Amino acid sequence: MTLGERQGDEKNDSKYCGVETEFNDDMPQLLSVNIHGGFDFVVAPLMDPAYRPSLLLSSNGGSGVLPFAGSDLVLSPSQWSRHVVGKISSWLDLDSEDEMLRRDSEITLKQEIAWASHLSLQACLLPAPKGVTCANYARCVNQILQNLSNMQLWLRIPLEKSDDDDDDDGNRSPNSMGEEHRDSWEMWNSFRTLGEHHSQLSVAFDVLSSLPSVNSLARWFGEPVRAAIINSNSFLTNARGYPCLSKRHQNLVTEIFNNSIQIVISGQQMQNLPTGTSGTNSHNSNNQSEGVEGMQRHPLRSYLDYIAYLYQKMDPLPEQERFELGYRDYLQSPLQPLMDNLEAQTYETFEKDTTKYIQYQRAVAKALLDRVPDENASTITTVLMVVGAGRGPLVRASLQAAEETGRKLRVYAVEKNPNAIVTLHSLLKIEGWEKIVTIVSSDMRCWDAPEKADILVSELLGSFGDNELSPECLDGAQRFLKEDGISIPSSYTSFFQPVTASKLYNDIKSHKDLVHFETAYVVKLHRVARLTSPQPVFTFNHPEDSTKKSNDRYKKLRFEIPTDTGSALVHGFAGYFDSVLYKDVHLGIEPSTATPNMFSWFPIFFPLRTPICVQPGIPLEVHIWRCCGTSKVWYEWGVTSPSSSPIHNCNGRSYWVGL
Ligand SMILES: C[S@@+](CC[C@H](N)C(=O)[O-])C[C@H]1O[C@@H](n2cnc3c(N)ncnc32)[C@H](O)[C@@H]1O
Repeated sequence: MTLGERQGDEKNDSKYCGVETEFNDDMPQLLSVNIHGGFDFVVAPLMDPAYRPSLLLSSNGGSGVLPFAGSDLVLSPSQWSRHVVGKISSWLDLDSEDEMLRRDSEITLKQEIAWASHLSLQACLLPAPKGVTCANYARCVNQILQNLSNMQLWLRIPLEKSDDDDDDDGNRSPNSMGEEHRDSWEMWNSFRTLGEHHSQLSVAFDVLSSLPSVNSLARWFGEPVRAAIINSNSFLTNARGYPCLSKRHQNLVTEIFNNSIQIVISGQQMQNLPTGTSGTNSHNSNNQSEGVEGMQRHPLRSYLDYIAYLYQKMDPLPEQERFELGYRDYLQSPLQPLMDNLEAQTYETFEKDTTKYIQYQRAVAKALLDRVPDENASTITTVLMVVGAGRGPLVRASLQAAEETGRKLRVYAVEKNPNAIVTLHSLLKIEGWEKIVTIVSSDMRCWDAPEKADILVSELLGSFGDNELSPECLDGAQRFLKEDGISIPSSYTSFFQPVTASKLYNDIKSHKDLVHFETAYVVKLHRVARLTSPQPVFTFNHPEDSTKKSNDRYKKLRFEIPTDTGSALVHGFAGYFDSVLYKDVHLGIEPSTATPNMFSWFPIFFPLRTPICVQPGIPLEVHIWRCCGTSKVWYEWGVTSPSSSPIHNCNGRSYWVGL
């Protein structure tokens, strides 16, 4: 039935809500009750829980195999695949000391998954590992994954982390699983590491009544979480007797929706609902909760209604987010606007970003006012050069700034892309700018300017600030900037931030080569966990005191991940930039200061060949170099704490930007 529609987010899987059921050998009946009860799918055992291969063999004299599950014919293939997630028997204990139990578990696991595969189920829910070790379980799952078609395996993990080893009285407090200090993420990390991060292995976490800290929850959103199982006993009861969730649980559910994770409701009906109101839940705006005629209302319906209410309560996706949906977590090679010539489509995308040009216009206006006092406004003509003019939007922004401030301008539009020059010429005619603007078809690094500029305007910035070689280009252009001239931008700084990003890591890994792990990607980060605040890396100032100074850079960064996060896996680093255009006018994508409603830049992602696990309290030390050669510029990066990684992209062997 779906939880509702959210404008612009039609493809979001999280609008489908499931229900965990007990074993029922009448699968059609089970499905009918739950689908009519309002759920989109069931997470149901496929096999009688009493089944044990060893019992079967002994009772059977070791011969033949009895049917261990109902027939595949009881549902249509599409019913199986659309509405059933197989719940693998929860008694399985593949790391048990008891050899018979361990062998029974191995056999059953393989049989159940083979059966689920035969039914073309989309996913199976694997029971949570029972103890502290899970090596044999992980090994068996890994064996299965080697030959599995498209099915996903969801490993069940309770969302549990004790914050301290000791309680207030100094006693070590056992958790729900009877163990002392525990962070269930560690179990997941161990399991998936043993299985080499297989892309078909994901997480279904159990949301319990008490939640770990916000930071500890946040790291899960960089993990491949597919489902969140919320037990009815995690719900509270509102004043009218209906189930509801605590504020923290509500926030978590919103995050779950935003990350396309499906909710599964499990457990028994806990609330004694007020009599006479069984048809409608006070929360539900769509009144979806009407029972189907002649059928009893589903005992978990009021929980489903509440989840639907939370789904429908979310704000619609902003237009920009909707536009960018298709780019989420999609790795793109950064542009090389110096070495390559940009295409019309790329210019068009830039030109739609009005926010960027408004910021430039504000910066130019301020610079003009500083440069020319009011009393000289009608006599002094400011020489402004747009270097890297593209198809002219910065020329337009500069002319508008002149008009707005009443200053006179003479403009040079310098551009090395001959195709953009064609457009510039036609723009000049259309706009009647021929007397004010001179078009120069040249690389700014070798142009012999007829006069010097008061203001040099450029936008040669990449997602990581200097990665499209703005420093090298502007060093070349500085020759024709007056001694006291102004550069817009006047500086830019790159930023680095460690992230968990299992989807990106797996996408890079799928190429099975080194080159992809030593490349930086432009990517609209979505399913990532940002583990701590970004830190500044390299800053470039313009004009630079001495253009002889090298643009090589080296920076060592030390990140402290908040200790209440617990351990976390770092798959790489998100990169951003912030740029001071002029004085207080800035423009950037560093999250804490990002320019609102600007879409010209997605972040950049620097991957690690092997993800690094960072334990609480241990700093993460990263090194990054910007290296300049005669024909290219490149970055090298590596980690030295908590353990050392190789230096990535040595000599720019995999990824570089052409000069
Ligand atoms: C990121 S685009 C910006 C274009 C335009 N200013 C805008 O905002 O749409 C950078 C432009 O600078 C040009 N460019 C890059 N390096 C250059 C150089 N060394 N000399 C002249 N133009 C250059 C590119 O061809 C491209 O048109």
